[in-house]
Amino acid sequence: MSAKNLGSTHDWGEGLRSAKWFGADGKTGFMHRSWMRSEGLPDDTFRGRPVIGIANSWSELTSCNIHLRVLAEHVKRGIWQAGGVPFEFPTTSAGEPLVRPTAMLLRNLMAMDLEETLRANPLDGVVLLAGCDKTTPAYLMGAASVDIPSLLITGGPMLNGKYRGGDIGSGTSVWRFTEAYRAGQIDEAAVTEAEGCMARSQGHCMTMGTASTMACVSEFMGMQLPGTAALPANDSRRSTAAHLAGRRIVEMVEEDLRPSKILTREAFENGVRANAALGGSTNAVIHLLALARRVGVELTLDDFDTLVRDVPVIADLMPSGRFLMEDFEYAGGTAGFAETLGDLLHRDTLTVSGKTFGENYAGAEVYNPEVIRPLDNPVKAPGSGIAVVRGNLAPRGAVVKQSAASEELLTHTGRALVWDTLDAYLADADDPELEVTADDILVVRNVGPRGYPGMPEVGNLPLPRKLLEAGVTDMVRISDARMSGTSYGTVVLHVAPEAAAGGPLALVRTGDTITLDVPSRSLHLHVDDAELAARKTGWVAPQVPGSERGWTRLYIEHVTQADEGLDLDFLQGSSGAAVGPQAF
Ligand SMILES: CC[C@@](C)(O)[C@@H](O)C(=O)O
Repeated sequence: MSAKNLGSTHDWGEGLRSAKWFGADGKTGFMHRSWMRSEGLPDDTFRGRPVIGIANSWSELTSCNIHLRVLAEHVKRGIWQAGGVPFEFPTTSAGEPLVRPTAMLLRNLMAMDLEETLRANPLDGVVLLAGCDKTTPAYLMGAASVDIPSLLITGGPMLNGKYRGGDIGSGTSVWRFTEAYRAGQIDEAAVTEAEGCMARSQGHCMTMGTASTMACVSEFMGMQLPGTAALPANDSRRSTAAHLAGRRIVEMVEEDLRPSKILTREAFENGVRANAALGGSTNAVIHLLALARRVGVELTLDDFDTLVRDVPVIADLMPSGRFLMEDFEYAGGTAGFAETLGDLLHRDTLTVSGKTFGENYAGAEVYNPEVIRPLDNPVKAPGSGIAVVRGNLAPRGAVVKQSAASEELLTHTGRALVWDTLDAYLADADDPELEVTADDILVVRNVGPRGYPGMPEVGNLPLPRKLLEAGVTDMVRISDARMSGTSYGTVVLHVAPEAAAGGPLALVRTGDTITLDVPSRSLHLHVDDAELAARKTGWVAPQVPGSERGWTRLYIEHVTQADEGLDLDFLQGSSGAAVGPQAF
């Protein structure tokens, strides 16, 4: 398609979406072209060159993404070099450590922001710059619902935390330091010192938390260039990767290589199985379930259990292991890891490099088998990944991260101690008079998608102080919340339906007996159906703070449950890139 322009003939680029803008006739074309000249672009800039957006989630409020502002410059160099035209644009961002009540409340807003910006503008392709937990899935979801050629670059992990001669890791060491402080084992000065030692460079968490999990998993699903997800943020090879990504996206436009061609069922199976082998975050369950529904791929909660029964944990990384992302990268990184898994992953899936998964990693080596373990010497045996438990307490399922739990608590019967809110639990947790033993089961509810709202990462409830002081390090905890990818403990998460939606979790009472039996995948409340039905008659949905108006109201009215990925019901699916002509 070549649009003839007012009084002249130019080739605006066969099939380029942007040509509908810049190749348009009459005043429409004049308007679109002329205003771009104010950015100093010569008149022939848009003739046949792919126009590439650079979606940037940098923000000084998202500390883990702040360096993306500079990384975008490297992407631009590659785009110009390959004959494209780059346009960088900001979107909503969401930094896990700061955003309240939880960054999860903004993931869908960010995805919607990106989707609408992509569709509304003359873009033939997009490079997605993300990093912190929610920013990566948000961008993949938004791009999937427009389906123009899209290439993700995550910002890379921080350098290892260094504290008094040893390594400390984001999140994981926070829980250790704060529990040690609450148990009176260390003083305030030590905690303050650790705060400075943990986050000592640009980049996202360098444990196998949610950010590193989503970075690696999105690479293994084909949306990032091979061998890039684990490159430290400050490593110049990441700048080179950004430059190469700029070049590659221009080729992807010419090849019409769109997310729908890459995010297939097999790609999701690779993501789910790679997550298990990484000892990755339970939050990947929520994000991949949501992403699958954007591209129309069948993916269920049970897949995260049944698909990983033969997959061992081979990445020896915190919280399930000992090392951090720098160690992982220098041990061989995502390439060495992928090659080690061999046929446990689909090797014929297409990726943004234009090559298949297998071609991307063929011959990659592992330089430190302590960190990236061989299959015959795993960190955790096959089947120690995510377990999906069901029963009368969680009819639509709940998840347990076995690789981060205490073996002896995976089968446990105990007395339930129940709190309706997180604040109520936290107020009691430090009470020396709290009547609790290590065999009890802590239940906190109304911390789910609607209840909190936003399903915060609070499922790894801090243990009661008196038990901590007695040396207790783990006990069974149940909630309709999420947990940090960097957390550990025998924690039952994502109980669905959530309490605030009237799920059975809303009906549990202190003193009831609960049995968690992970080997047989069951979570049972020893209360009969008649009694539960009687309790339900008295149940009233909790009043959720801020639900009267605004985004929070829209969110609560449309958010789906944990076994569907917490997307908004009207955002699921894709509407493609078509957009009406601009009416001047
Ligand atoms: C505080 C933020 C973390 C570390 O919990 C989150 O990034 C995660 O990995 O889930």
